[in-house]
Amino acid sequence: MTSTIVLNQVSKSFGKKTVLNKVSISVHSGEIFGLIGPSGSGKTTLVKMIVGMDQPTNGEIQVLNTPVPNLYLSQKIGYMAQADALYNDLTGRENLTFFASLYKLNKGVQKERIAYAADLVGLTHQLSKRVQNYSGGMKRRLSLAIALIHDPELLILDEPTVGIDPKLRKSIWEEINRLKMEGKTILITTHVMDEAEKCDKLAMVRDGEIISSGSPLELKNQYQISSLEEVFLLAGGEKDENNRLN
Ligand SMILES: Nc1ncnc2c1ncn2[C@@H]1O[C@H](COP(=O)(O)OP(=O)(O)OP(=O)(O)O)[C@@H](O)[C@H]1O
Repeated sequence: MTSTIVLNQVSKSFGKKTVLNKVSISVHSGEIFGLIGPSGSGKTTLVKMIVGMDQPTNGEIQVLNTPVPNLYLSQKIGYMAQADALYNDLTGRENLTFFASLYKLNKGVQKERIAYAADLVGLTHQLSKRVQNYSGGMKRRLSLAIALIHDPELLILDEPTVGIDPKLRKSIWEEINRLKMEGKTILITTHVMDEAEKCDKLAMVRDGEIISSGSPLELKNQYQISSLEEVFLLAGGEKDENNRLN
């Protein structure tokens, strides 16, 4: 099995504060890999380093067998950040066209991809509106459409379905599964446990360390509990003097 993302002993400090400590992960091609863990545990920091927006203090990251950062990789990665990076004065269509042109898609392909991505996120009939008039959920949906615009091999989604209603969330997950069937790799951070349940593999992040990883079933078995919600609560719980979860 080939690995799309490999992190080897990655640490990150901001000043004196260590935010990630010797994190090693392999995400296989065609896998939906979920990062779960309490707020502030380091998930976004990890994701930003994988995308190449930030650099580790120590350790190495490879994406598609290429050391990060690398300009070539930006063509291969679709990234949906937690904070929307959109042009508010432009319409939805203009935003999509702008990002499509960054990837140098030709006009015909651009049109097809914009239609596909807008349809997927349910924005087809809202594309002529300026983004400043979009709701929070619509902005999230547009950000997801932008992440998908260049048909990336690796999709990295930082809490993608916050503010998105259940019907659309369902269709987005159907699409995530379809992309997986095409062999694409998806890395997702989530606080939503029924989404974590849909991942092939999970890594639980706590205080900048991966404290457990495995399939949802493996995690539940490991903690001998029946729901991922409880696994998540344990991850936020206290550790004893041997660094074990209570
Ligand atoms: N640029 C920065 N400078 C200083 N500290 C930072 C910086 N970016 C993140 N941090 C700190 O790193 C820690 C981890 O933050 P991060 O955003 O990665 O957590 P998270 O698990 O993604 O949280 P959430 O689930 O709330 O998004 C936090 O304590 C945060 O304050």
